[in-house]
Amino acid sequence: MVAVVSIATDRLTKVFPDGTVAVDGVSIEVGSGEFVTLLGPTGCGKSTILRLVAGLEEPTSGRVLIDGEPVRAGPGPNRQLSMVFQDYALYPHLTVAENIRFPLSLGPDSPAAASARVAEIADQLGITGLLDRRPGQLSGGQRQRVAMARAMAGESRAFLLDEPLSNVDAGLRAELRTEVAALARRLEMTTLYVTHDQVEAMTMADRVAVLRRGRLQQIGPPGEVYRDPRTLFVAAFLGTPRANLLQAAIYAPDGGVLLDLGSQLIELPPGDPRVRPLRERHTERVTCVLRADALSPVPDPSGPAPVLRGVVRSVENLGHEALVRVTTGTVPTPSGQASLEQPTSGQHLSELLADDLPAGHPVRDRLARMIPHPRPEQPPATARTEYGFYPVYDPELRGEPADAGAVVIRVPMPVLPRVGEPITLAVDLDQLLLFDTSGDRIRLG
Ligand SMILES: Nc1ncnc2c1ncn2[C@@H]1O[C@H](COP(=O)(O)OP(=O)(O)OP(=O)(O)O)[C@@H](O)[C@H]1O
Repeated sequence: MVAVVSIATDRLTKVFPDGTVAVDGVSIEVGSGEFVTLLGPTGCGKSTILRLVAGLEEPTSGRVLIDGEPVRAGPGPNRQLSMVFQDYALYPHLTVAENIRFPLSLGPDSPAAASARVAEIADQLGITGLLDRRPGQLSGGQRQRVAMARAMAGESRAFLLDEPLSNVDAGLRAELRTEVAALARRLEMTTLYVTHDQVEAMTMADRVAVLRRGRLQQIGPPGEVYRDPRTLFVAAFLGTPRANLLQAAIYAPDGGVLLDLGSQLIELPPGDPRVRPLRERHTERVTCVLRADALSPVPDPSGPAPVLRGVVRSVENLGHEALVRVTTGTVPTPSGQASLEQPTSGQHLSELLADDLPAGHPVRDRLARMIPHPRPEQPPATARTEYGFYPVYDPELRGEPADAGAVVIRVPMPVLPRVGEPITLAVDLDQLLLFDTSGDRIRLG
C-alpha cells in the first residue's frame, strides 16, 4: 500500500511572462486520500494549478505544501506525485509492460520485484492481457488504463490527473470515470483531478473546486456546491439543464416583498422568513436563479405558491422526462462572461426613479439609455412596470435566440404539455436563489 499524502496550495499565484494571470491566489487543501476535482471553463487555470503542484511550473507567489511542508523549487519526482496527462504520454516504442515498468526502472527495485509489481498493477487494472502490446495497438480506454497503471507503478503518493478521459468516447468515459474514482478510493490515493466536464467533476469527487479566471469561486462537496452556490457564476455553471437566470428588482411595499421580473411578479407574503433580509434591498436589482426543478406546472393557479405564467415554446422529449421551454416574458441575466465579471453599477433604482418625471429630464434620459430593448420581434411589455423595474437588455443577449427569456422546466412523462399551450408554473420558494449585481449570493435566512 502506498503512503498517502495531503496536498495544499496556499495563495498560489501564477503570472506568465506575457502578463497572463493564470492562477490568482488559490488556496485549496486536499486531505490524505481525498478526491478533489478542479472544475471550470477553458482557460480558468486548472491545468496550471496541477502543473504548479507537480512542480512543472514555478509559482509567481504562494506555496505548494505536501503533508504540510512547503515544497522546494524543482521538478516533480521529489514530490512523489504522479501525473497523468490528457494525451497519456505513453512511450510508443515500448510495450505496455515496459511502459508500466518505466518509473520502477528509476527506483531501487530489483528486476524481479519490478516485474512482480507490474503484474500486480496490471491485474488490478484488468490489463494483464495487453502487456505485450504497444500503445498504438490499444483503444483510447485501454491507453488510459495503462497511463493510470504507470502512474501507480512509481513511488507516487498522489495522483494528479489532467482531463485523463477527454480523449475517450462518451460511453466509455462514463465507465472509466466510475473505474478511476473507485480505483483511487480503493488505493486511498490522494487525487487532484482536472476537468471541464461537470458530470465528471460532480460524480467522481469528494469535493469540487469551481474556478473562474484563475480564482477559486467555491469548494465543497458536490451536493453543497450545487444546492448552495456562493456566486452567480457557480449557480449558472453547474446543473443541466442550465439554471434559469432572470433579471429582477426587489420591491418592498408594506409587509411583503415583490420580486419584479418585468412582466411578472413573484410575491413573498409578509410572514415569509425570506422577507426580512430582502426588505432592506428595496428597489435593488438582482438575479433570480430558478433551476428547472424549482418550477413545476400546476393546473390550478389559485394555490398559495407564487406562479409564473407563460406559453409552451418547445418540448424536448428525453424519454423518461421532457425539457419544456416556456416563454414567460421575463428578461434573462446574460450568463456570459461580461455580465458576471463586470457588474452593473449597482445603483439603486430608487436613486434613478422618480414618479412622473418630465420628458427630457436627465434621469429619464438615463433610464432610456438603460433600455436599449431593440427586439422588434418581441417588444418588451416591460419598459416600465407597475413597480418601476426596467430590465436591461444586455448587448450580450443579442446573439441569443428570441426566446432567451424563456424558462426551462422538467416535466415527467407521459403528461406532456403541447407547444403553444398556456401554462402556469408554481415557484418553489425554497429553491429560489438570489444574487446581487456583483454576482454574490443574497442569503435569505
Ligand atoms: N505558458 C503560458 N504562457 C502564457 N499563458 C499561458 C501559458 N500556459 C497557460 N497560459 C494561459 O493561462 C490561462 C490558464 O491556462 P490553463 O491551461 O491552466 O487553463 P485550463 O483551465 O486548464 O484550460 P483548459 O480546460 O482549456 O485546459 C489561460 O489563459 C492560458 O492561455
